[in-house]
Amino acid sequence: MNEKILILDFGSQYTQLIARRIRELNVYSEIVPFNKIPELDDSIKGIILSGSPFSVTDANALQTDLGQLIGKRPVLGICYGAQYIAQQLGGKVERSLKREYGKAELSRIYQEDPFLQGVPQGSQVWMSHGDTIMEIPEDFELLAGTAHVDVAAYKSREGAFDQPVYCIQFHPEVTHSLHGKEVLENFVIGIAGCEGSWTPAAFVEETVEELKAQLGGDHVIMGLSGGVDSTVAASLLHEAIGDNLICIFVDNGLLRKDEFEEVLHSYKDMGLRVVGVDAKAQFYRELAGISDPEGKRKVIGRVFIEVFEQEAKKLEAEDRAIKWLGQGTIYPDVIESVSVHGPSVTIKSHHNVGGLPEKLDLRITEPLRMLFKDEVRKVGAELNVPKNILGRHPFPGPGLGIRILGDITPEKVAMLQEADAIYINNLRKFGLYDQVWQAGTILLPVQSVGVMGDERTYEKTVALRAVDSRDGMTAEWSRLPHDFLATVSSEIINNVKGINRVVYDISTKPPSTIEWE
Ligand SMILES: Nc1ncnc2c1ncn2[C@@H]1O[C@H](COP(=O)(O)OP(=O)(O)OP(=O)(O)O)[C@@H](O)[C@H]1O
Ligand SMILES: O=c1[nH]c(=O)c2[nH+]cn([C@@H]3O[C@H](COP(=O)(O)O)[C@@H](O)[C@H]3O)c2[nH]1
Ligand SMILES: NC(=O)CC[C@H](N)C(=O)O
Ligand SMILES: [Mg+2]
Repeated sequence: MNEKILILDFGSQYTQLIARRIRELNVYSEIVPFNKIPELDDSIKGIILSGSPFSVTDANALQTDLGQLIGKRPVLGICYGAQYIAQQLGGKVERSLKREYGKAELSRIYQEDPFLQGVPQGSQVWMSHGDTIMEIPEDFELLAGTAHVDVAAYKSREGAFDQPVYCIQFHPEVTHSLHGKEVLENFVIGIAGCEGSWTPAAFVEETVEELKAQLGGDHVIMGLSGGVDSTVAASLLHEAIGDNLICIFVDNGLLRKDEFEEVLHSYKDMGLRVVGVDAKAQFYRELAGISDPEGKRKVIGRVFIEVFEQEAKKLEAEDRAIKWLGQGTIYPDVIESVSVHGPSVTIKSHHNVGGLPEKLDLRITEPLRMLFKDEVRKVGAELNVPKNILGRHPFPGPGLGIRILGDITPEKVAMLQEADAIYINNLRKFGLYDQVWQAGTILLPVQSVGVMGDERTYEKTVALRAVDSRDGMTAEWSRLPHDFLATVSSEIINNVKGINRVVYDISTKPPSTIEWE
């Protein structure tokens, strides 16, 4: 990595967004906790201090050592970052009555500056603060204000430090700041001097070299799910070490209809060496009679590990010592685990093959751990991963197991697979698949009365779920057209034996969740 911007995270809800906006300028950016400043090597061209839910006036406000930053690299303070710099260097910040939340205008741009190049008088910015910078420190000068606050932007005077310091009260990272992108670009490219050469192609080239150096002639195994993350991670590894990568794709009997064959086929076309394991019977056996959602999740997680162990042993028996486990971990997973916010309660135990390393004594390699999902898709496209895999909706590891409420039987799985295939195929047919973030069908443990061909039926119900979301953390139910729902409903009821009722789930997350279990 020859250039990057470091972002100190003070816990703002927008920190990830700052990183993303900078990466959109083709500059790599990395988030670290506010107090974990790494050694400033040559690759770090500039440093940004994020916003925060804390107030600098709080006794327990988050503190960092500005001495390690200011003068060493160009610094940009955003919101809390700007308030913190003001307060630490001798200015004044107060809890004030002048709260600003929402849109404001930079109606007072006091002077021209490269930092505000391309930002017109009156430019709309997004504010979110209850504290106000009342006085800026000596050695600093004002750049802009709004109707409500005098200090919306300020900077260090020429020569005050070896490197410039810029501070803004508004949030350039949100799209409501109409010239936010220009502001960030002015800082990152103009002031910090980044070139903007970080592209998917450059990422692939660099990562492949790193993986070669890291893995040498070692063998790596990796679980493939047919999902975006594991597939793109596998392609990168394959590019680096070829057939020393051995992928394992498990049919847990809880995949979508025909998914196992179709995905295996795509993998063969990609040249990946994939061991397809039919573990349906093992999963069904272990799941028999279990209805509790967490109980099912735990069993599925455990059996995944057992299947992996069996396969790893077989490979070892063929005299191929496996040293590494590849994983498709992506940046949001990493950020969550080092977040400023404490651990939250467990809503659901998300299955991952993460239990593996301790047991198998493998080292972990995660080539995508610094990328966001959309970046993963771009890297995948660069590596010629087929479109049908890159555009896939997320699908949970426990699969249909958590979409069959109550106990799991092969018959219920078959019934749900049929209904689900009708739903998903119609989403494609109606051109709606790419418009929803995730969709799936849930088999309910409810029977109701119907009438078919003059005969009474007493059969099961499926629920259709479709959501719009950015990252799965929050979700809105998709407003699918009624005509589409009508088609799906009648196709399912007419074709899937055992189902006589279809309902549509209109719950948002929170307070509901996306999956029903
Ligand atoms: N059927 C499976 N066979 C082998 N490994 C699996 C299977 N299902 C899940 N895994 C492993 O569990 C990991 C986590 O699954 P998860 O669904 O979070 O990610 P993904 O499938 O790679 O991507 P996406 O979020 O797009 O679905 C996968 O990366 C993969 O290593
Ligand atoms: O790999 C996974 N293993 C799991 O155990 C798991 N549980 C939920 N999900 C997916 O996570 C997102 C949020 O789901 P929930 O709102 O139901 O928690 C949605 O996209 C869910 O499909 C999982 N993914
Ligand atoms: N968005 C922020 O960084 C807010 C900073 C501080 N909590 C305030 O209310 O002013
Ligand atoms: Mg998946």
